[in-house]
Amino acid sequence: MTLSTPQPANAPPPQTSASHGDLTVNNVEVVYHDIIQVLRGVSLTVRAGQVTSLLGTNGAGKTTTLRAISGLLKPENGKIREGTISFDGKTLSALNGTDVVKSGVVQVPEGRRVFKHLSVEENLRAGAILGRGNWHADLERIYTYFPKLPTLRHKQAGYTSGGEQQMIAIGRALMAHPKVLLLDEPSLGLAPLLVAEIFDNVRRINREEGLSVLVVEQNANIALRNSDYGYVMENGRIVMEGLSAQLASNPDVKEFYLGVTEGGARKSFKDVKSYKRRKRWM
Ligand SMILES: Nc1ncnc2c1ncn2[C@@H]1O[C@H](COP(=O)(O)OP(=O)(O)OP(=O)(O)O)[C@@H](O)[C@H]1O
Repeated sequence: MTLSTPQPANAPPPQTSASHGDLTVNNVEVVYHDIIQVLRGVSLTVRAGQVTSLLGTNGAGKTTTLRAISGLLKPENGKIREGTISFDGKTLSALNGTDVVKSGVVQVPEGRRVFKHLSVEENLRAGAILGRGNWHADLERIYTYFPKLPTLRHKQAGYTSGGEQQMIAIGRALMAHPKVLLLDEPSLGLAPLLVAEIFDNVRRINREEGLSVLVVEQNANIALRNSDYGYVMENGRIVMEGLSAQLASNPDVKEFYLGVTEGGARKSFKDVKSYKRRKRWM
């Protein structure tokens, strides 16, 4: 596995070409209902074998970016107007959701969306839609990552807790043998301890299986602690990127996303220094 060249936290997008197993989003513009432009030239790379985080406040366009990658814009009446998305040399932007899954890119949706009337184990088996591998062995593999799940295997998923539902949803996605996992706000509505447990599990799967992960989060703290590289999005644009450790120590990110203020009220990210510096390069 090759790690990307370290970038200063506020550097312009790297111009390096994609390597084997990378997922690249190149200058993508998305509109809903033909008129509402939400993404305005988004470029990012999910490096093979790495965890990449995409941060931003409400409405920045993070979920729309995931939908563009996973071929799920159409049901929302959205489309990619410009730009391309490719994975491992294959263009994803023209594919529907099923074909994106077949190519190895699988999204865990926001809000869990488990099949509430099915048991936990039936939910997991529903993820084996591609028929790859042996589902018995796959279930055992998932149970090792999420040791709570086997104790709940016959329970109706609708009666499990929010954290357990998040684990079921991730486990279900893993049954499809993804090469890239897309996670939409796994921390949403969960207690801090559970969030930490879920991120630990994701990190472990990433390390042990070499699975690439793109995680969308408003909780910058946990996302930066558990990722290799990060992007900050605002108003449909990437406004900052860098190694996660560098972003976490960047004063603007600290102030705006990590809640570390130096004696004053929070500002808009637009007002902070790096955003202005970054804008000069665009
Ligand atoms: N189906 C849709 N039709 C029209 N506009 C939409 C649709 N989905 C999202 N939008 C708009 O696109 C913008 C970006 O939304 P998106 O959900 O991608 O942002 P986000 O960064 O994921 O925010 P959040 O964390 O609140 O989900 C918002 O202004 C939203 O109202």
